[in-house]
Amino acid sequence: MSEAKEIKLILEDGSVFAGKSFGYHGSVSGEMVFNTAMTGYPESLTDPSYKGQILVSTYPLIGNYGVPSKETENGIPKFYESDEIHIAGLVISEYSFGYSHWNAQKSLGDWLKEYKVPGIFGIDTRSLTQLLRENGPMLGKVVADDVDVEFYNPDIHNLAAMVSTKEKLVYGNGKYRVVLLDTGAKYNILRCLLKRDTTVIRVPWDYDFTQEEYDGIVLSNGPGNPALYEASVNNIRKALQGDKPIFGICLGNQLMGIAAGGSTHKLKYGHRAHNHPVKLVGTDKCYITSQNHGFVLDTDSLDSDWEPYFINLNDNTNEGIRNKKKPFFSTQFHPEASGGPTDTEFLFDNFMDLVKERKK
Ligand SMILES: NC(=O)CC[C@H](N)C(=O)O
Repeated sequence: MSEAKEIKLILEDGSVFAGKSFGYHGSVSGEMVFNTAMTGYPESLTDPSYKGQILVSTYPLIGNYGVPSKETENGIPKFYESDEIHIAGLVISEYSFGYSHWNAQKSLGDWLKEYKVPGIFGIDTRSLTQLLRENGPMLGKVVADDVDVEFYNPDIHNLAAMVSTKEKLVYGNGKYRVVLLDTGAKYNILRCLLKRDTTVIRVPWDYDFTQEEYDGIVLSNGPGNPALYEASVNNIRKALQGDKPIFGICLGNQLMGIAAGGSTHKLKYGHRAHNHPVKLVGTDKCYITSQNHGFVLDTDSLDSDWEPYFINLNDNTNEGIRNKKKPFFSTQFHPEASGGPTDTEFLFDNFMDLVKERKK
């Protein structure tokens, strides 16, 4: 489109990619990450785990199905993973100005403008992704109209505090009371719980949930560096003294691991896709999973009551842990998916079975 304005992507190593603007025309900085999924941009862009990150989509054509309606169900949007766009910027190859989908309400570009998030197209996302894979974690900035901004490193900020609920919220009125520790929870975790006869008590990242009345705890996904969330870890440690079932997802896996004596490190390049194969340890069973993480748990450092639950078949990194004696388990991948394959949603049933067993 000839009327699209020029906009630049500048990386920490000095590389410059010239493109055109299709979202909010402004400058922004963040950590560069790439996702290889072919679909699911409404879900990815609203995933709070992307806070502080400029997302590169390797799938070449983006925007062709627009973005869905804001319709709600049980007090939360039906088609989004949170109430806003969390990525700092979006980098793509080809933008589809036309869009068509039964549920489309507006274009991707208009949606980005609404939330003041820049979008840049016309980028060689193949060479950009190769660069990010070879160099490891890298900061970047989108520069519009030569308005320069400082590089921003999200890993030194408490991003969970920014995206978490600020107050306790209760959803549903099912039989089983589940605490959802919200360090940046995706709404599909809530949906997956609510359809399983639960009342969900969603609490802030630093809330002492152990004083609540509950039958089980879910530790959500979330943005940033897991080593920074001491208040969450302290409360999880308290819960580990008890025996109410705990299910951690993504950041929840990392925080449960840290509470169990473990540590985390940053991957050379993160797992962001809908097709990561994981193996259930001790079996030959493999599942295709949805993932979005840059950090990973070091299982060697865990105390001896814990064991690896799943491992990633691409790079052998940890994909979950479980306690040998108590009903505690977690996954690095996303069993709630959205967008992504729903192959591992059965883990919510496994969690609920543990909850029900104890409530009898
Ligand atoms: N999706 C998540 O929960 C991500 C966890 C953490 N912020 C990471 O990047 O590893």
